[in-house]
Amino acid sequence: MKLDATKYELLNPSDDKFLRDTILSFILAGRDAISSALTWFFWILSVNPQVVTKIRKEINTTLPRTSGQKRACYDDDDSIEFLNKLVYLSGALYEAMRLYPPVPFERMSPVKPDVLPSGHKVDASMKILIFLYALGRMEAVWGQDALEYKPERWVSKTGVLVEEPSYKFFAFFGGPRACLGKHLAMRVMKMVVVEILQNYDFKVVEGQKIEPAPGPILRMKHGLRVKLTKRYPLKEYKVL
Ligand code: HEM
Repeated sequence: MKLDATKYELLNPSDDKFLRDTILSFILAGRDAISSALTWFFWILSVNPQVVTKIRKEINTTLPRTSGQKRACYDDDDSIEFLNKLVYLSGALYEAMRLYPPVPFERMSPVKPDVLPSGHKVDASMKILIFLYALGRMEAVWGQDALEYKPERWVSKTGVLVEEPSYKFFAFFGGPRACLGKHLAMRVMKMVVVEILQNYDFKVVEGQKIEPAPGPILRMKHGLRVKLTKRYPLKEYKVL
């Protein structure tokens, strides 16, 4: 990995702890948040099969697949462009994270006494909890259909992805401490979804209890068991 250490030098660190902690936070943030997002996403897809059909249609019209075609490696400009064109899939992922934000709450403290837009006075000693899970479900913010899963709300009339302000769609947080990995996370999740939906049919194993586990990451308490079935005979693939 090529690392630009110019700014790191400015911090004049006495040891490499800062760099170690930063790399660790990247690994943890990437792994845990993405796995939470994808687990809820695939569960939502299982109860919204019409969304799966639309995602597959978008993938196939954006990058039609023919028998024996080379599989994407996702390491070139064409692949990145292909992922960027998947507007409906982006909306479907955003919509899942609106209802099931991988980081379900945040804690903040004001640096000095302040007044919130709601009129509440806050002291510097106060800790303010922000419930992203509740925010994503508020009718006042998202409209009367706030509890419904509708990827379409993220697609404009002209077919462009609606980028809601970060303080409204809070899953990646907002302001100077917002998630640094948002675009990487979206890209990784789209790659995973494309590969799974193109190659497999999936069915959630029946009789499971689906409930969130309270914690800093919104995990599924009992995990999610699914059954995958290959969609095409193996001989149709040329795996690189
Ligand atoms: C679905 C995936 C992800 C979600 C929902 C997510 C969400 C968030 C949220 C809510 C925060 C603010 C946390 C806080 O301040 O308490 C955050 C911070 C951060 N995220 Fe992510 N994240 C995701 C993936 C990633 C990935 C893949 C990376 C990098 C590889 C990453 C790197 C970071 C870093 C470095 C911060 C700290 C930023 C700072 O404090 O200045 N995240 N993320």
